[in-house]
Amino acid sequence: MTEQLFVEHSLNRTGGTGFRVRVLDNEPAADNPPVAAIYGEPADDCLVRIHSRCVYSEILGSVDCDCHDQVQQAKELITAAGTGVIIYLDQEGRGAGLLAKARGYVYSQLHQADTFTSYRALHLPADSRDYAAAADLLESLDLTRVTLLTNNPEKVKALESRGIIVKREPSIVPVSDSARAYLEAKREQGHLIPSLTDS
Ligand SMILES: Nc1nc2c(ncn2[C@@H]2O[C@H](COP(=O)(O)OP(=O)(O)OP(=O)(O)O)[C@@H](O)[C@H]2O)c(=O)[nH]1
Ligand SMILES: [Zn+2]
Repeated sequence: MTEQLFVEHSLNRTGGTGFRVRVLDNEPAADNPPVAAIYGEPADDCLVRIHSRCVYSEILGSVDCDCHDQVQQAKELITAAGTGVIIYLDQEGRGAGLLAKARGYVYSQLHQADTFTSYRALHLPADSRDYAAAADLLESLDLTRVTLLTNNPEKVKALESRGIIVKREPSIVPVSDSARAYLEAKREQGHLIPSLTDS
């Protein structure tokens, strides 16, 4: 594997969150490169969340999905455990980008379609994310085994394909009615989420 470069600094100047960040510094430089938010001194089996950007919920407070609450929950669990890592990836709209996601929303709202149906109708790949950078960041922290907070089997597979041993911990948060529909669509796509229709 080619040597990976990183820039690392603490976030303490902005109020003592206790997290420090390690940013992948490869050429050519990405606008929003993969970043690891590191708490404590991560060791094997620590909690890890690999999270893809969702500006609608994380910045604008949308409750159409569970992204904001999942990353907040991960932060709380990691802080309580005293150590762990959140890897944050600039992968809006499951890697298709914000414009594609916005077009998907328009289609969904016009046709009462779920997000996967909309992507199909717009000839967009259902999920074009890859997690190689997440594995790079975990390897850079010498982690060979992690407890991964996720319902997404693709994240588990991606780390395992890099030789990282994964114990999966579900990432379940209370959700709004519209997010229930979103999660139900993800469940149909293979996400490991308990059925939400009869609860
Ligand atoms: N197209 C589309 N993308 C969405 C929508 N809501 C969230 N996303 C994207 O879906 C992705 C969610 O990523 P993650 O939070 O890492 O979650 P995940 O792959 O579902 O897996 P978990 O680890 O189980 O949460 C991000 O790329 C979001 O931008 C939506 O309504 N439509
Ligand atoms: Zn979201």
